Amino acid sequence: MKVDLKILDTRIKDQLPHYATTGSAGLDLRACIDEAITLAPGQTELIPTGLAIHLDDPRYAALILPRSGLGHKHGIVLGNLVGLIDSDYQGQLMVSIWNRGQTAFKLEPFERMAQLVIVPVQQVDFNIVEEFTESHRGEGGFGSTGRG
Ligand SMILES: O=c1ccn([C@H]2C[C@H](O)[C@@H](COP(=O)(O)OP(=O)(O)OP(=O)(O)O)O2)c(=O)[nH]1
Ligand SMILES: [Mg+2]
Repeated sequence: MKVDLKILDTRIKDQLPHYATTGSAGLDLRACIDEAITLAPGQTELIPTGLAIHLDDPRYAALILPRSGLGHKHGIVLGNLVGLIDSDYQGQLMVSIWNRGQTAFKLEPFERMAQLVIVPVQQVDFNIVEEFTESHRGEGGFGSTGRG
């Protein structure tokens, strides 16, 4: 599948997102910033990527997810937990970087900070009903099947 990509900042043109291995699901997004940004514990900053995509098809969306190494080792995750990119969004991809850790983190210019995953989406119409066709689970949830 081809996705239209706009390079908004030419400094990123030689470091475009790509699949690092043949089986990769994520495309790493880099911090398109002029100088390093030090995030204090608890601090959140909206970081530009220098890129825009236009999926142009409501059957797809893109998710921005944390990188596991940064998240686990350095507490660098996303201020919105997950970023959802609509198929009609044409603006710059922005990453809300949150230092949820207890030590300062220095984000370097053009460092890989998060990852983009393209996912299928099913838009639906609602069928308004009074009763659902009974299911095995019914209304049970939140641990109704037990813990272990
Ligand atoms: O991490 C993110 C999340 C969103 N977006 C962009 C793409 C998305 O299509 C748009 C709107 O996102 P969302 O619908 O999640 O935010 P909202 O607060 O509901 O804003 P809006 O009123 O513009 O829909 O913002 C990003 O660039 N990065
Ligand atoms: Mg919205």
